[in-house]
Amino acid sequence: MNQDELKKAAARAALDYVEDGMIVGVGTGSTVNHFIDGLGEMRGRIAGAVSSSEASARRLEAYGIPLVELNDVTSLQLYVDGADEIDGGFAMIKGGGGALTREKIVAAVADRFICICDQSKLVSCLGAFPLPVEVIPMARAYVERRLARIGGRPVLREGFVTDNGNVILDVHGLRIAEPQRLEAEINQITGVVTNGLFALRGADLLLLATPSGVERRAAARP
Ligand SMILES: O=C(CO)[C@H](O)[C@H](O)COP(=O)(O)O
Repeated sequence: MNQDELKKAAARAALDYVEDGMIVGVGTGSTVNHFIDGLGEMRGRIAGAVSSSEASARRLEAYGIPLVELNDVTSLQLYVDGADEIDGGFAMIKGGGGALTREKIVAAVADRFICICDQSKLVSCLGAFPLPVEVIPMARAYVERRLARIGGRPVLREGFVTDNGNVILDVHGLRIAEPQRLEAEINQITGVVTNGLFALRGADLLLLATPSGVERRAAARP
């Protein structure tokens, strides 16, 4: 099985958790695209979707799935999204697609976060994948200096603007031993909108696709 087939297997497994009449929180990326394709086949059974990006919204719309504004719901049972890296404690690096801020907002509202991944995303220590940080454009140089002070090497994602009109700094060279602490520390820097560490609110369930099948691993925490 190639990587895309594994991504598709993880995404299809997540459909088991979608219930009739549900409003589903939907992430962003190539793995989630397979999930959206599956939702398309269930069209009419779900009430709608809250999207974490313009790209996912367009794909959902193409299937005729009603888009629901996050501000119009008081709760969200389920959020399904991929990750760039996930560790054994289900902390993640996300934002390879640049949608980290909206992803984090939808994930914050959701009762349950299901992470869908192929096996290459599971790591023992986060940080080989550069950590995306969304930054207000006028603060870019200041934030770069602050990120360098904590040991990272920030690189501007050239030619990329987020759905919120901001820039992304991809921070190389971090070996993230304490993801919750680093997530909070980076978010304290003035001008940072948010960073791609999802540790304070990690995943609740990991659907990890391997060549021998999709493993379903629940988070150890309550
Ligand atoms: O965080 C994300 C987008 O902002 C994605 O979940 C992450 O980049 C994984 O993407 P893919 O499923 O294409 O490997």
